[in-house]
Amino acid sequence: MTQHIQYPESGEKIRVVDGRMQVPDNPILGYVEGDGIGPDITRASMRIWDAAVEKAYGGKRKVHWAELYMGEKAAGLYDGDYFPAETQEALEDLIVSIKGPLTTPVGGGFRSLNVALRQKLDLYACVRPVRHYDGVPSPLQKPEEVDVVIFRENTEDVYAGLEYQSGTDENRKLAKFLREEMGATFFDDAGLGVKPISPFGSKRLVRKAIQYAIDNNRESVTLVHKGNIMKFTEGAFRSWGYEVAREEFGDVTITEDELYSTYGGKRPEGKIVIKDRIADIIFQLMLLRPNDFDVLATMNLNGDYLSDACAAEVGGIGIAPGANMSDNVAVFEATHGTAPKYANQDKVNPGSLLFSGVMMLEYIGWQEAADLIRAAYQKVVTSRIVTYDFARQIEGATEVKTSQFADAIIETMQSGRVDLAKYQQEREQAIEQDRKVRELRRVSSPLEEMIASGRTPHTVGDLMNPNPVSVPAETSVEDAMHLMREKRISSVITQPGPDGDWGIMTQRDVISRIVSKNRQPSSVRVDEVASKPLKTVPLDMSLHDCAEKMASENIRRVVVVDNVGEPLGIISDTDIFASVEQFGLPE
Ligand SMILES: NC(=O)C1=CN([C@@H]2O[C@H](COP(=O)(O)OP(=O)(O)OC[C@H]3O[C@@H](n4cnc5c(N)ncnc54)[C@H](OP(=O)(O)O)[C@@H]3O)[C@@H](O)[C@H]2O)C=CC1
Ligand SMILES: O=C(O)CCC(=O)C(=O)O
Ligand SMILES: [Mg+2]
Repeated sequence: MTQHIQYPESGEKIRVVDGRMQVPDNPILGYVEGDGIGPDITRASMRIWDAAVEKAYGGKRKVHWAELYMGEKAAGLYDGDYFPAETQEALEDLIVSIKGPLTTPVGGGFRSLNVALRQKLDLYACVRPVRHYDGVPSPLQKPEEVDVVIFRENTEDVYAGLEYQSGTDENRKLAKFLREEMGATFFDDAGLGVKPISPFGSKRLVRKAIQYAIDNNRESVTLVHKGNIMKFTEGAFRSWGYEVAREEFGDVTITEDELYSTYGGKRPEGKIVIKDRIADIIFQLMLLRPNDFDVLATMNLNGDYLSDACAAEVGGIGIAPGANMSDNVAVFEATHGTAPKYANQDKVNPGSLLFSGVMMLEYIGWQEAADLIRAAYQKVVTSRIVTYDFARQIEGATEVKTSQFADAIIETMQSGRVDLAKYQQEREQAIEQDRKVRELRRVSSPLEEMIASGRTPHTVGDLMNPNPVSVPAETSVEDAMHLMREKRISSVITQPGPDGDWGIMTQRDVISRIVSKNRQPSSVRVDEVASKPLKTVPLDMSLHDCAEKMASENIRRVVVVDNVGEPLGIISDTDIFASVEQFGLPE
């Protein structure tokens, strides 16, 4: 018996059987319209979702909406209760729901309903994809390079509510314990907060992020942390993250160190690279080199900051969607808040909630409806029909109200003006192209890649110049010289001749064995001039050991080989010199 919630009679509930979601063609989905701008964006978005489903499935499928209550509307209906028990029960019962933003008072008053929702339903992963749509204004030169999915831990960290207000008995008790039992020092009357980060909470979040990367063919998962400062919370998150990757996904993941030390910067097909970045630098990197990142996994506070900052790169929080997920229940929601100054003005961008709904349609397997909205959105925005937030950044834009923006998308879908296949194909091509650019950069300039990514080189694999140029043994010295000049390289590797050995011919060999001896370059084969056998090192040799070898054997370059002796790259004294100049002595 419910007080105010009524499920539509014509709909059926989604069920989870043996851990798998079963979605009927007439599912009941819950919605909470939210406070402030919530009702405006919910109304507009619902019209779009319904129209897309109708268009995609011709009436065979339909969402049956059940209104659920939280926030101010709930308080009005349930005698001051902002988060009624029956809402929580319905969210769990319906399995999939969507909500608008909810107000949280600052510095006092009740604690966040959004946080309470996540904790009570144990929606431990906040998933926030950030990608760019053509025509959306951005402060970046290449916003199309932003395509990340943030996995934010949603139940722990300083959001756990373990805070003790200055001047209270609880605060004094904790302060006394910390000072007397733990030897801690801090100023008198400091407000105190506790930051719990557990192996359980960290590992399940990272597990979900890696699984997402696998399911969606993503290249990397980056653990974002401030583990240099908060060693036993954020630093531990990082360690636990690598542990999950190694122990549970060892066959499909490699670390970033292995990417260089074993694979020379070329990601093996099907492997996901697990890397980590310190939280402050990730904000810079997401601005300067966003296409280095795919999936970001981080803790609650970092994830909160990072998701708004990344959203700004692709048009702002008016467009950034999200979902709160457990292993069964999902509550989709906009990234932004209630923007109270715009409440009930039919003014703001519905994009954030709209795309949260697109994620929801994908989640229940209604991909065609989701794609239809994306493609129609793209068309409307490129024709510069936008809400106020984009209009103020786009010259010549037509500024429309929230409801008019929804009309434009619906009209575009219904008129059949979207070419879904073309849209999907162009997107796939763009992703593929992006990958190629990334790999090329990684392998063509390893030192610059290290500097830009904030990593420090340790091994020969980190610094070597991969893809060494090699020529057949019978090539004439003259042809090899042309090639060296054209490619601006000072040596070529010579492929095995009759003796079966690889060799190397350098500029210096040409001078000392050809020019100074008055021999014609056109009549001498490279393998007659090449130095053999090759001086080689393995990929994982430390830079220090490599420098020692070069010094003791008086050589300027060595060839990096794989475990069967095939050349993989070349590392020279110039590379090591540049690395020491930049990063200091290798360990
Ligand atoms: N999950 C949730 O329910 C969340 C709730 N909140 C709560 O919301 C309340 C207000 O928080 P506040 O910090 O002001 O953040 P908001 O996200 O509500 O708004 C900040 C600014 O972002 C822009 N903005 C937000 N939404 C839109 C939109 N749909 N379209 C276009 N622009 C948008 C507006 O910018 P401009 O002024 O430049 O036009 C707005 O003034 C607080 O109580 C907070 O706790 C906050 C975040 C998430
Ligand atoms: O709960 C709130 O009021 C703020 C939540 C928030 O900022 C977020 O979910 O990103
Ligand atoms: Mg936030």
